[in-house]
Amino acid sequence: MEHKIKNKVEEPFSFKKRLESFRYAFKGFVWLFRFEHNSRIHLFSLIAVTIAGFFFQISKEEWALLFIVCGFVFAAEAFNSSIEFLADEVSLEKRDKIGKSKDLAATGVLIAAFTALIIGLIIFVPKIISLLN
Ligand SMILES: Nc1ncnc2c1ncn2[C@@H]1O[C@H](COP(=O)(O)OP(=O)(O)OP(=O)(O)O)[C@@H](O)[C@H]1O
Repeated sequence: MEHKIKNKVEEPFSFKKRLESFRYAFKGFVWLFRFEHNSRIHLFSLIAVTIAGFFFQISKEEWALLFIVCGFVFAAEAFNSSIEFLADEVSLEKRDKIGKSKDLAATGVLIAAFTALIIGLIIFVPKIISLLN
């Protein structure tokens, strides 16, 4: 194991290896939407928000803010799933620290989703109100 870590440090830069990393990351992307049903809800929200963005012709800054928070939600969801897989590999028995670890990972997703919701409300609520008036 130590030998493997040492080799990784001394490994020369390789474009082929970097491309391979992209391939693994893309595999993770597929897992995310296949097994994490929350991600499908987030994807649906992203599509809805994008349509709303075009409809209300939001500014460049508002687009940037929206994509930052949406990216944050998907990244949190990916880390959450990763922790869940790893925790289940360690033990499927009820264990206090595994429970805490999973709860914290889920809290991370909740924080990201709540932040995205607040940003969405700040951007769209005034536009919806002025449309209705
Ligand atoms: N091995 C365990 N030991 C103790 N508590 C656990 C364990 N596995 C799950 N839990 C508890 O059950 C909760 C749900 O865990 P689970 O792995 O089923 O996630 P999930 O329902 O798939 O979550 P999500 O819907 O976010 O994907 C955890 O947050 C934790 O509180």
